[in-house]
Amino acid sequence: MQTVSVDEFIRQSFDFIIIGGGTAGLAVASRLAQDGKFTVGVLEAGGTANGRDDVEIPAYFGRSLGTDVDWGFETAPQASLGGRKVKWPRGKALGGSSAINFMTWTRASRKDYDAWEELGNSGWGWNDLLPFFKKTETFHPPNSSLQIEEDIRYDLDSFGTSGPIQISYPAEFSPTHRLWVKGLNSLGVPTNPAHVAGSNVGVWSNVTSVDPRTMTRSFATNYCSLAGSNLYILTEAVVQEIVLDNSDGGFVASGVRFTHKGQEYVSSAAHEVILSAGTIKSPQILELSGIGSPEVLSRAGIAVKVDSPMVGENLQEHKALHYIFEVDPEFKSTDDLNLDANLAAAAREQYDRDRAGPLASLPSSYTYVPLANFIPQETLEKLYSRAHALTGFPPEKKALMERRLRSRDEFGQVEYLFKLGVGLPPDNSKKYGMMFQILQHPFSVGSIHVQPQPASGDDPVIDPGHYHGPPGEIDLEVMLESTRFAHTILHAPPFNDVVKQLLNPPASLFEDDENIKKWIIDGTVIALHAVGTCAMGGHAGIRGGVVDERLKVYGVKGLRVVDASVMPLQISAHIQSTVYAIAEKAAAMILDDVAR
Ligand SMILES: Cc1cc2nc3c(=O)[nH]c(=O)nc-3n(C[C@H](O)[C@H](O)[C@H](O)COP(=O)(O)OP(=O)(O)OC[C@H]3O[C@@H](n4cnc5c(N)ncnc54)[C@H](O)[C@@H]3O)c2cc1C
Repeated sequence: MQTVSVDEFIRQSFDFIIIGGGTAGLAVASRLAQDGKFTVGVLEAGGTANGRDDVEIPAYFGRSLGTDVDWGFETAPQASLGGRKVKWPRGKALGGSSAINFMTWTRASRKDYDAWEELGNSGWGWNDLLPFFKKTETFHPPNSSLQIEEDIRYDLDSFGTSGPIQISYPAEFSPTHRLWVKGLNSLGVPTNPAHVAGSNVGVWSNVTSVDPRTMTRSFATNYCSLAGSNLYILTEAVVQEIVLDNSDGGFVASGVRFTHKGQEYVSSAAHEVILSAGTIKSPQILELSGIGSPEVLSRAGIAVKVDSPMVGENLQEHKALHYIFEVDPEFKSTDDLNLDANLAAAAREQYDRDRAGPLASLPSSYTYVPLANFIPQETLEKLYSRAHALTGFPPEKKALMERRLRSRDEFGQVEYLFKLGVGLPPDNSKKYGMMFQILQHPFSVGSIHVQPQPASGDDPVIDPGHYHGPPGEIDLEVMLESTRFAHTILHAPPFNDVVKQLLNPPASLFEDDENIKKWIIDGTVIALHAVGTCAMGGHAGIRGGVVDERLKVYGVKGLRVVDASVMPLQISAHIQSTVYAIAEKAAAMILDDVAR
């Protein structure tokens, strides 16, 4: 992957300029440049992350957080979390968040995508998206002995076979994985034999975005090899504003203003500017360019060019909790390496030599469970009536959210994920494990906007509204019920052979609902899957979103948004494969539109 100097970049005339060389940005840029017809420029705020151990080595996931490849955002104080701020890491490098994410590769349930279409975003249902999911990936099936040993089940036809992102099952599994699967089965959660084929419900061995040939992270920079010398990438280039020209009483995006090492530049695009700065920065860049709610813009002293009230609204994020427990010491985990320098050195040697061993592996014990599996009917009925009574949501969207809540088997509305090792063990003589609980379909909705007094480079104000108001009370109630089920999972035979003792929360907490709620409020973090701040508006148009179904920004010509922010409703999955599919579909639409 080649980057260019700023002089070379500004000398070029571009057909397309992409703001943000992240997950979607590099995918859409490379596809547009692929057949050599167009000159494509990418402006990325960060540098290059390829080749770094903390990026490439699977088991080092998480180590790059807080370094120069992480924007290191945090939320505004959250009233419903006792005034706590929540950390929101996000990738700042070529590859964006795909360079720092945890490499889980899942798809949501068919109905999650069909809901986008039902909102009036034609062409975004499961059947339309499936070819784009496949176009992204090359699936490497597990070898037959591993498949039999670990009872790995999948539907080969649902995977892609020639895309730039290499995906695979881990080559090694801990014996705890089989116990996890059996434990969930014993609670009535079936093994899902086709977990990327349209239903996430059940328990399975998970796929990861790891290239099994090199045992390294496979991420968005892989896309760049599709393009030739007509793809120009400039790093350390921070876009400040989209240049909007007046034309026939409207606005056309003609280029971007950016800074590079303190110097300001402008570059133009003959066809389109494509905004791929992610859910947090894309709305901010629109607002800095004068596209947004007049109220927000005037508070920030920005002249309104396009009155677009939903810019930065509709923020939806998966809320998460983690349980920490002592495990049977016979099970090996990455904590062993953190505690013993000799073991760590041996593991590194094995990885460098054979591309195998503990550094080559990632957690793979996942399950998505429908609420109806564990919440008593009477409680469910109360939740349904609370959802029905909610106000403030557009009726069409609310009806869909209610339907998803009521669904008994189309989605696992809560995800649990098990992993051995906790990073920093509280007591080095013992071994620990962790289970994450992630709420998939949040009712709480928040916003991301420019600072009221914006200065260049300022972080936007992130206010996810965790557990805020009546929608947040529903989320809290579902989290409470899910916490009880988490307790049940941890005690389900034979998985209970793994778990020796619950540490956080302590077992005594489960005796009192109010204590559990307090623990939830104190412990809620995010699953790093923010979406929705430049959503597709569907039937509601500019009153319901920021872009139309072809991802064109309402009220401006020559400008699209292509990244996680366009999802109108949160989905029940880790979202990277969906972001790539969005980028693939966007590239196909853009090429179609330009050819007309
Ligand atoms: C720590 C972490 C772990 C995650 N784990 C998983 C996982 O295991 N599985 C999964 O499916 N999903 C995971 N996700 C989510 C997933 O990776 C992201 O949702 C997805 O990568 C977002 O893609 P995007 O294109 O919308 O944005 P990004 O990939 O974040 O790209 C945005 C790009 O724009 C650049 N940019 C922003 N502002 C500017 C500007 N002003 N000028 C120039 N460039 C700019 C950024 O630097 C970045 O490179 C994780 C996310 C994080 C942060």
